Amino acid sequence: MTAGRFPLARPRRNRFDDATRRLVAENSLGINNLIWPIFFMEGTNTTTEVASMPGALRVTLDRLASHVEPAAKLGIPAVALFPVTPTEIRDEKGSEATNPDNLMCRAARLLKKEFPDVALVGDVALDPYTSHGHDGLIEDGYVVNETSVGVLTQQALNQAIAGVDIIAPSDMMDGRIGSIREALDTNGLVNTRIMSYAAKYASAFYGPFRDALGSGSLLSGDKKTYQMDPANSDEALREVEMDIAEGADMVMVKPGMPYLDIIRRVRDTFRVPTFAYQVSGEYAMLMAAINNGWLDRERAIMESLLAFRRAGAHGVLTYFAIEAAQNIRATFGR
Ligand SMILES: NCc1[nH]cc(CCC(=O)O)c1CC(=O)O
Ligand SMILES: [Mg+2]
Repeated sequence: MTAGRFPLARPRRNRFDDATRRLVAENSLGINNLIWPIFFMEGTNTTTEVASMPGALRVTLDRLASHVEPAAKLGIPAVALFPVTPTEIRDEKGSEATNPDNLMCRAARLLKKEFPDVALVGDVALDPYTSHGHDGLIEDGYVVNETSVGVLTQQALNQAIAGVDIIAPSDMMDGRIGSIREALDTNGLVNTRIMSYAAKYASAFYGPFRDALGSGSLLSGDKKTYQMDPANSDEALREVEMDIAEGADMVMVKPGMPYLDIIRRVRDTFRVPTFAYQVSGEYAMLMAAINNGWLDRERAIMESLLAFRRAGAHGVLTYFAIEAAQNIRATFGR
């Protein structure tokens, strides 16, 4: 490889200056790759911060439009909606999920009117609505499949009618994508997209999100009978394959950074639009280190997001979406 005392090939030449580094970059993060998850609640004139997610806010519905406005102005293509349901409204069956006037539907109608060009991603799962905090219904101590799918399908239809553009089932029941697709189609909603949380793991990294929604302290037991075992990788491919066959338009891997290997396998195997969720616990970890002065804020955030692109993700759901978009704007759309 080398002749004389100089190596002929020098990978460092392509790293010599910024212009060359930009020319040879294999991946990039753009504003189009961002989805911003947002929390909102009942009441008026109130904003609260999620204790375990510094900088992440919950706003009352009257403040939702001004909350989302920066995302619309920055050109972020989509926001993911997460309603905070008051404990009094929760019940065993998650009945509020199918109420056409629930907080989620009111938020969707409001945002669709204010920002018609921002796609709304609606989380479909019963955990914001159940008194036990599970994503489905419980019979004899077990989260049952088919009965849960029936309610989840109604919930999805309810959201789509209210204006949710992209239905995102995060519940991990078997067969729910096919059931939701059929219900949407038979109700004339053939163009409502489905982004399936296809490979979603039973992860410790959702803790701060459950705090944000108030479902953490309610949760009885764990979600291991429906969310995936972090030990598994081939199983993720089987899950994704089924959801595509049932009509998913886009698939998601969740959590994000500890599961970059899964994102890569899914993207290589199926070549469908693949998304990653940089979840609440990842946000909390980064923010804890940033706020301690242990990590450089901008560099750590942007590197963590670029890694998803390198792993093969088309886009990332991230609580850093606004800040990342501002950073991207500031560096000439790079
Ligand atoms: N089904 C609910 C849902 N949708 C998104 C998240 C987690 C998101 C995050 O941690 O940021 C969860 C939590 C869970 O499954 O318990
Ligand atoms: Mg599945």
